[in-house]
Amino acid sequence: MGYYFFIQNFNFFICRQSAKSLLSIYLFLLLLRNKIQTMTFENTLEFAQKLDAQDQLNKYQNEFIFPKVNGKKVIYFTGNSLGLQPKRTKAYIDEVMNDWANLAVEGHFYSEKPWWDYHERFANPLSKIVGALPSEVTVMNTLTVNLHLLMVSFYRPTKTRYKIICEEKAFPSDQYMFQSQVHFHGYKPEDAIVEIKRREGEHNIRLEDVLAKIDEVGDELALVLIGGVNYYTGQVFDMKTITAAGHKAGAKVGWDLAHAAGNIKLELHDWNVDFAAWCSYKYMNSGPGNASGCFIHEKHHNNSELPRFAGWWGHNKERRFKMEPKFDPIHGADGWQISNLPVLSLAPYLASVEMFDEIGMDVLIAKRDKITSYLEFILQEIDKEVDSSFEIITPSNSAERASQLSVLLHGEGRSLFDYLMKNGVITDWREPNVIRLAPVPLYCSFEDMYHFGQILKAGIQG
Ligand SMILES: Cc1ncc(COP(=O)(O)O)c(C=O)c1O
Ligand SMILES: Nc1c(O)cccc1C(=O)C[C@H](N)C(=O)O
Repeated sequence: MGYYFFIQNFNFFICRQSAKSLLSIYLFLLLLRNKIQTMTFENTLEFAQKLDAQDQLNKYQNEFIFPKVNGKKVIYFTGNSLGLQPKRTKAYIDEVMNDWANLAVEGHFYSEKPWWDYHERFANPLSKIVGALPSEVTVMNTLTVNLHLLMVSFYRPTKTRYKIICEEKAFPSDQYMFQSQVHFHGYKPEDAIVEIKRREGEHNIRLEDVLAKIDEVGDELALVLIGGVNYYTGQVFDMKTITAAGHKAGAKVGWDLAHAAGNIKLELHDWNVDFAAWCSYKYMNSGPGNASGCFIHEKHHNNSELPRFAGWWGHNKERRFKMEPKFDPIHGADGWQISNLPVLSLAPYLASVEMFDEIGMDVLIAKRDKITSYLEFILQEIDKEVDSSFEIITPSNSAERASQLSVLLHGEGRSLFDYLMKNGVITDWREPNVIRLAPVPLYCSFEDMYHFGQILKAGIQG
């Protein structure tokens, strides 16, 4: 932290110097930074505790409920699959339960937080999390359902322009979605779905290959739809550049942000993204299978030509209860709503977005980078100590990764994963042999990283 602060102030000072000396000083500082980063980390309990003492998010650990193994709270690395339960969530659910008990149907309009417009409380905090205007975000349904609904509006294939570009080994739900969408429109998946491949021997997809593929498909390209953060490797895509390239080819561009929302800095409005959707149960800690969020760029809000599947919750809210026959959509992302909302599901999601709003993405991201680098360092140290054979397949470059390191096990395999689970380290296993570790900045500590290293070492040494 102290180091980053120093760099920022130093930049301010040197902006008055000549360009040449500025460049050489900057290069020197970059070299120094790499040296300091590797030199500053130590694989000791005292050092990890020192980092925790400096961490302004440290107190948030106490805001979460951790499962226990052998009476000890677990080291939780699977916030990229299901985030932990925030203690404050229960009060949000109880509030709805009490209003339901005390007011029954009257709760729609007369509870403390009326249910009929409960979702509107998300617009401000959620728009800050994803870098949008408040009118560009809404909450509804679940992730794959929303991506389908958004494809109704934004995948409009024609005889000549019908192809979808996605990443190789996209999350399976996305693959099934693409296949069913192209079938629905009368095309063949093997023709209409174009995957961007990894190069032989490489674990991640190169930006240049994404751009080349967009260029190659060119006039046939209807839609680019990629996971902003790949679920398997944790690779973060350059959404701004890819979105611009998709538009240049005449296509629409959408993003599956399941592993991105609440994890990385998003600027969906400024990047000119057409649409996006995410789930709230991973980094946003809203509970199993819970509601999704959607982004629809403002430029599409007044396009009456855009098809959509409609329902009464997307209808002009002043006139909704007049029960008129003609659909008059709300201008903005709320116009894509269909059903009245499951308020009991939204309650934990609201607890979560309010917590994010309290903290802010910048603070979260600063800790995320530090704790992910510390975990990487610990893994490298253990690798040296035990001479094992595992490999971090997540990009090492900080612009291309966030809160996940995926570790490819060349030797130990599933028995190591089982050992970790038995010893209170919750990770997940993804076939054929990857363990994913997400040191979520809200509730993971540097001390957790140290203890994890020790448990890992014992597990490998047998
Ligand atoms: C990248 C990605 N897309 C889609 C999904 C599916 O989400 P849901 O089951 O909420 O539709 C997930 C996670 O389950 C995911 O990680
Ligand atoms: N939602 C899940 C579930 O109900 C069971 C098991 C896993 C999940 C997940 O969300 C998995 C997650 N999308 C992944 O990245 O693998």
